[in-house]
Amino acid sequence: MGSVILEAQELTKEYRHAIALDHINLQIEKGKIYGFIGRNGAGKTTFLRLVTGLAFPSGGTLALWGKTGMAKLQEQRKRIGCMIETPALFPAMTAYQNMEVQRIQRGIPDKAIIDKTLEMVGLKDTGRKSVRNFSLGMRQRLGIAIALLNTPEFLILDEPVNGLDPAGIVEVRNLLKSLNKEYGMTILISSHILEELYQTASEFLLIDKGRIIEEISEHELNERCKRHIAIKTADVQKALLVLEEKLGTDHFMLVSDDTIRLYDYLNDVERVAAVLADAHILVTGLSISGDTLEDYFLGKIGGMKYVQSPES
Ligand SMILES: Nc1ncnc2c1ncn2[C@@H]1O[C@H](COP(=O)(O)OP(=O)(O)OP(=O)(O)O)[C@@H](O)[C@H]1O
Repeated sequence: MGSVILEAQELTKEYRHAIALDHINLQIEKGKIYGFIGRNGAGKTTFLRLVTGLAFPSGGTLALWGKTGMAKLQEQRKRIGCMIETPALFPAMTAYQNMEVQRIQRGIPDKAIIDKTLEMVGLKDTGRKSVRNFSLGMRQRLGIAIALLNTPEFLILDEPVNGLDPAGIVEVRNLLKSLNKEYGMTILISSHILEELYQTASEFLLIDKGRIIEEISEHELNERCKRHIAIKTADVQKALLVLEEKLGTDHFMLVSDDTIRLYDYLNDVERVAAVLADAHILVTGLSISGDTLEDYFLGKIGGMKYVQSPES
């Protein structure tokens, strides 16, 4: 396991009429890109606000780089860059001028950091162009540049691709990937759309009604969503043997007491049915399934769009 830079234990935030975060437990490891996924109102922003010190927890503990307690957390937060609300940009100013305002406001002495950061986000050559003439993607990259002014090790972005067109999404995605690859920056990005983050993040934290309902890696997510033949039978052990011996495959997974996922023979379901029948195995369901990412996510949170697959 890599080194843990953030750890939440039973972290809770209650408002007068709502529990925004309900005993959250999670860890963020150095050098990874995390997608924080949840519907509107799930608690994403609240969590990010607690991490960045914009709000205080009602219970539980938060540790940053192993440090806890108000004063130590505040010290560690200097190592974090964040863009939680859309950054207030001055439209009549250039990218450089906007950065200069932020640099002064935040008391960062090193002027050279502006050019360096604008270069990192690909805005160094925007010269005298004022922000009002920037595309949304460029504005968002400028917002990220502002979050990078303190050369953070950990970057937190709340819905950074909200409202962007596909080209803008690609711009931001490429930027985040290069920050991660070239500078080893750990990144936490929130979104309500899993598909959108899928190509950026390598780890996914699913949150619903203030609770973490799943932590899943990109690899596991791919496995779960992969197209397969779902075989439902009370006699799974015998069926597994038959698949191995008669079809010569071990590309399957037992997903429950009575369901097997077979990742081979997708174009020859009849053959699968025939060998199972020959072995006198009673099959109660045989179908090709595979979730889209969004189906998978909605399935986890019990969304309306989700159509339950036969095996679940
Ligand atoms: N300042 C507040 N006072 C009272 N309730 C709040 C406050 N901030 C958030 N909440 C409530 O806490 C819950 C979680 O909200 P939060 O903004 O964290 O969700 P979210 O996942 O970020 O959603 P969105 O994508 O819409 O911002 C919601 O029910 C929200 O109404």
